[in-house]
Amino acid sequence: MESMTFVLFGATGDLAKRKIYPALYNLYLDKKMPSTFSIIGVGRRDWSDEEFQASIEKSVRTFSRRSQVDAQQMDEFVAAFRYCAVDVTDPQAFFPLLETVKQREAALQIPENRMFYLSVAPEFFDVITSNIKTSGLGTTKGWKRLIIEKPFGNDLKSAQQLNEKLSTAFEEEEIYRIDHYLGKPMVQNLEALEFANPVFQALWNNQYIANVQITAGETVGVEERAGYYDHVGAIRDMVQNHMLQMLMMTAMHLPKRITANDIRAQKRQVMEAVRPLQKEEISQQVVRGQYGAGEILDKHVVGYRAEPGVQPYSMTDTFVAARVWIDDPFWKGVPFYIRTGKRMKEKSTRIVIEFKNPLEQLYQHQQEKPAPNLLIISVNPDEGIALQVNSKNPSNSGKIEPVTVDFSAGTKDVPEAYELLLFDALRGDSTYFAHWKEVELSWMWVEPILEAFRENLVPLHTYPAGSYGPDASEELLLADGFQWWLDKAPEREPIPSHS
Ligand SMILES: NC(=O)C1=CN([C@@H]2O[C@H](COP(=O)(O)OP(=O)(O)OC[C@H]3O[C@@H](n4cnc5c(N)ncnc54)[C@H](OP(=O)(O)O)[C@@H]3O)[C@@H](O)[C@H]2O)C=CC1
Ligand SMILES: O=C1O[C@H](COP(=O)(O)O)[C@@H](O)[C@H](O)[C@H]1O
Repeated sequence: MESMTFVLFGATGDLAKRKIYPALYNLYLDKKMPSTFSIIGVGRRDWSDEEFQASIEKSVRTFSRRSQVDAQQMDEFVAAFRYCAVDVTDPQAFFPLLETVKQREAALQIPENRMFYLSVAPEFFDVITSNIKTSGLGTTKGWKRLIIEKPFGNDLKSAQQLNEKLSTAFEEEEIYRIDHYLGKPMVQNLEALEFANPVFQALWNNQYIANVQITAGETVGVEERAGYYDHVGAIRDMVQNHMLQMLMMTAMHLPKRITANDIRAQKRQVMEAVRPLQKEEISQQVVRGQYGAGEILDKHVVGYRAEPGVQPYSMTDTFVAARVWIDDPFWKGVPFYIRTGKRMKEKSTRIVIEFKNPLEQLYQHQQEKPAPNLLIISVNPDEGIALQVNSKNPSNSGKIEPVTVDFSAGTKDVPEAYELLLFDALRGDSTYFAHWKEVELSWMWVEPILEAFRENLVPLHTYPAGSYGPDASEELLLADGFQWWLDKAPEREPIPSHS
């Protein structure tokens, strides 16, 4: 891996502390950083290099997945960091920053390979890239790359405008748009599951699959982020990016070659085939919810509107479920259901593939029909793959019952999303970053939903905190003869049969 300079805008912020420094440290320990590197942190506050280095050590000790910290390795790691106080809205302030970068490049005798990471509020994305360009910071004899955090725009138009601005300073191949769900090991593993296993490869289509269910449930509420969340809701915060990225990763088909460009082209094809929604029919395809008061892990929690910083009559969605159709030859007729919400019963991100069940008729003499085969991909917090199959139970008069063959990895010490993503960006692999076309197509699909929510064409259901969302989310699947699998709900309606 080539030596480089990493310029981190937002170096004193929350994301840097909780995710970026621990990820860089773990890469360093695993010898996945270049042999020589320089990291320049940028923030507004007036810190010395020593104060900055002390804050990095503290954040690694607090947030790293590795609890043991070797003092000597830590000293060597933090020695690579320097701090530069810059108000990013001031173009003049970029010249001293350029000087610092150059001095370090000269002192370490490293080439002008520069990675810029924008870990700042989105209102600064534009001005920073423009100042990188005009100051000469982005004029290098080596490579330059830009890592950019979410959110990428607030709607289609603002995303397009942002992209246009970025592309005046960086080429598309130089831009790495972070979607941390693409850094989750099991989401990355979808590619191997589908492409490296002929068994699944053969089944991955509408001949064998009845429906696909993608859930990202959280037990946390809005926490201290009302200022941001009350303007975006689950539809922008989770659906436009993470949920649609998981859908693309699940539905994509084997490319001719396994390269970043080919994989991203496959994902784009999926998104291009997603059936656009008409505003008038959105209430039939999309469920909107907001949490009320309830119990989470035996603790009473307040409803969304009573959370600090939330508008008293807020109509913000904290839950969204949707039925998505992909009109291509592989998936025609297979509903993909997506569902995400805050203050749900459990923290669980999973993808469940329900296979068709043509043998149902054979077992008509049994009171209960055999359950469908399910492929369960657990993304978070546990990671693993499980297959639900039917088997005779000798202790129950040979009755056919579902059993689960479990290949779960549990919660073993696996690299975090930010480690995997930063490592990829450092070596110039953009496979697991969102391409502009994916982002644009996602916004295009979401746009009529935003309008329908704004115009109140979709009812806002209140659901109790600690539940699986509003009943309307269950009804969305029941209408097609399906149910959400694996919910720990106490009672369920009998499963209607479907062919
Ligand atoms: N925190 C998280 O868990 C997540 C964050 N993100 C995204 O990451 C980005 C950063 O978020 P987060 O770390 O939480 O934000 P914070 O508010 O914690 O940090 C903001 C950073 O920006 C710096 N900053 C603000 N204004 C200026 C300015 N005019 N000039 C220079 N620096 C400035 C601050 O420096 P100083 O304090 O010194 O003024 C600080 O380092 C956002 O885009 C967010 O959406 C994405 C996913 C999760
Ligand atoms: O991007 C976001 O993701 C988190 C959920 O991430 P996870 O890795 O814990 O599943 C979500 O809480 C947050 O609102 C959103 O901005």
